[in-house]
Amino acid sequence: MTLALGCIADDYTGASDLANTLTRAGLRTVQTIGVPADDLNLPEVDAVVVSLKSRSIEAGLAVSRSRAAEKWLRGRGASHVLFKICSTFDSTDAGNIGPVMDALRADCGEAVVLVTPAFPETGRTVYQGNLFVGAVPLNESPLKDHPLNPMHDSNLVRVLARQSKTQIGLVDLATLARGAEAVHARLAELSGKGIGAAIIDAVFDRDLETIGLVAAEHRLSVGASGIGLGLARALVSTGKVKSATTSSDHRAAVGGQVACLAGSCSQATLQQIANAERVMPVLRLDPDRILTGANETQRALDWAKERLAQGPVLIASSATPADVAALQARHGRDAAGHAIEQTMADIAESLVKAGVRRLIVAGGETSGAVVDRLKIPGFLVGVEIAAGVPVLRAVGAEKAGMLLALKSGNFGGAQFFSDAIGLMR
Ligand SMILES: Nc1ncnc2c1ncn2[C@@H]1O[C@H](COP(=O)(O)OP(=O)(O)OP(=O)(O)O)[C@@H](O)[C@H]1O
Ligand SMILES: O=C(O)[C@@H](O)C(=O)CO
Repeated sequence: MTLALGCIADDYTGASDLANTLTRAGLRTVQTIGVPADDLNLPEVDAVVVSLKSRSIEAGLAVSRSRAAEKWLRGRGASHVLFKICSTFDSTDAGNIGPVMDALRADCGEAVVLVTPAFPETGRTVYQGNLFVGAVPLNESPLKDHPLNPMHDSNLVRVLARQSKTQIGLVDLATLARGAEAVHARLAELSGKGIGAAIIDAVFDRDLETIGLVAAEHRLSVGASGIGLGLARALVSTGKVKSATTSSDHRAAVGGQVACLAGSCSQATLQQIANAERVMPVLRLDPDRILTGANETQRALDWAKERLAQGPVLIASSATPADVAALQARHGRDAAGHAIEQTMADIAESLVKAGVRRLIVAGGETSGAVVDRLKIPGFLVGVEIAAGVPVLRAVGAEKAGMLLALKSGNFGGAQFFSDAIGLMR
């Protein structure tokens, strides 16, 4: 297998978002969980997205895991590696975007790394280096209340400069509008000044196509699904990849019981849970009981087992920003996040043992904990449920025959859970 594109994603929902985008743009793509074991039987593909759970871990670990993934991808012929980060640039001042970018840049000898989280299809645009979420700057969006990495600065040149050892420049929209040659020239100018990475504005998909053409001539880029779209279109338009048809998934239906788990506390997920309550039973976990050692897992399982035979169920730990802040004040942010993620993983494991074959998980960290516990080594991409959220078919002997959907916290329409169930057969 010779890869046209190698990707490293810093969380599992982000990886499935990117795998979805690449697939829709004509690249045969597989999503792996971590660096694949040698005996994992991967299909012939143009792109591999290696999913890591490295967004919120200690920076040194994020670097070493990303480096191992890069080595594997380059070893399979990937001349370009995209480090997939969140379209809302989720990170702290300590990282992990900057440290991982610096390490991958040093490994491949890239002069200036192109960086953009723009993903216009989901309302993420970048102008003068400032990230907008819909109509508002990042720091005014619901991301200001994120449970793990609240975002308080919309200026990405500043944000990345706080995390990276190199200086950060800007390629603005006016330069981009003049085309690929103008971008190349600007990057050469920045490189001449010793600047090692540049935030690139992008507002429309056509901007991402220009960025993709430039990026495809580099060794490394950093961004969200939008730059993935640009790279995929560039690979197809320059004839490096023959576009594959993205027909719907005609493989056998999986059937079996359906469960949804929500650990995301985003505004979008809270609304989706409220809407799901009208069409399926919803159990709200008590996070304080989880943190104080009460057996919430057993309570959830007893509750679910009484209902699963009648139809889908949803189990949620999700809470409002005020409740999340209060819980974190009582127990600490990391301890609260970790304990709830592990409870979700316990519940998922038992539900699958009890016969659940179709599982929908909301939240990147939550999805990471669940997929790790289920020991699923990779996914093939099926139909799109919502922008950035595909149906995933598990690969690998043990859990083959399961369908999952891993929803990024902020993605999906108001009826996301019913939409997903309707498409997961
Ligand atoms: N009631 C709660 N109080 C405090 N923390 C919670 C609560 N419920 C869930 N959490 C934690 O909040 C974090 C949510 O992160 P997660 O990545 O799963 O969702 P998200 O950030 O909305 O999604 P994404 O990363 O895809 O945007 C997890 O660590 C989860 O365990
Ligand atoms: O880019 C995004 O917003 C998502 O794919 C994601 O990474 C959220 O966790």
